[in-house]
Amino acid sequence: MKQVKLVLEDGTEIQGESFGAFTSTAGEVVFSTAMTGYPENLTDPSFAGQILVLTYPMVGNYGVPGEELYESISKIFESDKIHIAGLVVNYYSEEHSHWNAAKSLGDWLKEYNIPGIFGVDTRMLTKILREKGAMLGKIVAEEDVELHDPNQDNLVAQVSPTEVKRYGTGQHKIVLVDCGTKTNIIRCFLERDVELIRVPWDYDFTTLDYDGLFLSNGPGDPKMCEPTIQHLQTALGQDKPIFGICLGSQLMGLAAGGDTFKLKYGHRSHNQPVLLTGTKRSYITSQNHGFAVDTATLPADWTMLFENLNDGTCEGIKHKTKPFFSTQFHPEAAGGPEDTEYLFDDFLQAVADYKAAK
Ligand SMILES: NC(=O)CC[C@H](N)C(=O)O
Repeated sequence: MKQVKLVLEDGTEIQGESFGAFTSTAGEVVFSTAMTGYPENLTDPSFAGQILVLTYPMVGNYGVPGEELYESISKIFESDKIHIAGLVVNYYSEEHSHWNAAKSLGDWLKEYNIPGIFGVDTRMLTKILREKGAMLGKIVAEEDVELHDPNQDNLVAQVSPTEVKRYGTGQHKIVLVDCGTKTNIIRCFLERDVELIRVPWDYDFTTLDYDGLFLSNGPGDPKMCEPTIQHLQTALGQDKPIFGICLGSQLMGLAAGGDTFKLKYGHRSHNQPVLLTGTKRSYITSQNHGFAVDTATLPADWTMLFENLNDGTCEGIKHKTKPFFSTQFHPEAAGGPEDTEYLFDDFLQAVADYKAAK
C-alpha cells in the first residue's frame, strides 16, 4: 500500500493509504453523510472541483455497476464520467460483492485518474469541516500541488455540453438548460409525456419554441452563470412555466433580483428534512449544495417554497402568481428518497394548464 496525505488549508494533515489513482489533487473539501450512492455521487457534475469526504464508514463494498443505456443516456450513472477531484473514506473495501457490480471502486477511480485516500477518520474530519466550514485542501501523493479554489472557476462552462440534443417524443416541449445536469433529471422527464431539448448553459433558449423551461443542477458559484441569468430574466418576463433544481433554483433567485450566499459547510446527504412553506408537511430529501438563495433578498412577488428544517435556509422558491418554482434539493434523487418526484408532475401540470389557457 502506498501512503498519501490529506492536507487542509488550516494546516491539518492526515496520513492515509492510496486507492484509485496514485496522484495528487487539490479542491474544496466537502462532506456527505449519505450512507449509499457513491456511483451516483461521484458522477454528479455538481461535485466538480470538490474532494468528497464520505462519513459512512465502509465504502466500496458493493463495487461499481456496468454501464447500461436508457435512450442515449446512462441508465445507471448521473453523467458520463467521475466529476469529483478526490475521494476520502474511512475503510475502503477492496473486496466487493453485488449482483450488478462490474468493477471495484478503486479501479473505476483509476480509469478517470482520480485519487482516493482511505484509513482516514472521516467523522473526526467532518467535525473539523463542520466547525470551521468547508475548506480548500489537497490529497498529496508524490508531487505536491498548490491549493486551488474551484469556486473561482466557471465550472458550469466545463461540464455543460456544447451542442443541443433532443430526446423523446411527447405532448410537452421542455427546454432543459444543462448547467451540469444529472441524468436522472432527463430520465424523470422521459418517463413522462415530454419532448426534451437539452441546451448548453449559455444557449439563448429564448429563441426556441417550447412549452416549459427547466434549469438543471450544476457545480460551483451560481454567480458565474451570467449568460444563463440574463436569458432567464427574459423568460421570467413571460408566462411559460419554469422549474429549477439546485443550481437552477439559485439561478432563478438571482434572475428574480435576489441574492445567493455560500453556506458554511453545505448540505450533502440523502436525509435532509424540508418543510413545505405554509403547511406542516415535511419531506426527506436528497441534497448536494454549498450555496443557497438568501430568502430575505427575494423581491415582493416571490416567496420561499421549502425551508430546511435543520438550519432554516431556503430550499426552494416560487413566484406568487406565475408558474415559476424551484427546489434547492433534488426531487429526482439518485441516490436518495423519491418522495418529492411528484414535483415533475406538478411542473408538467403547470405546463398543461398554461397551454390550455393559451
Ligand atoms: N447540486 C447543485 O446544483 C449545486 C449548486 C451549487 N453548485 C451549490 O453548490 O450550491
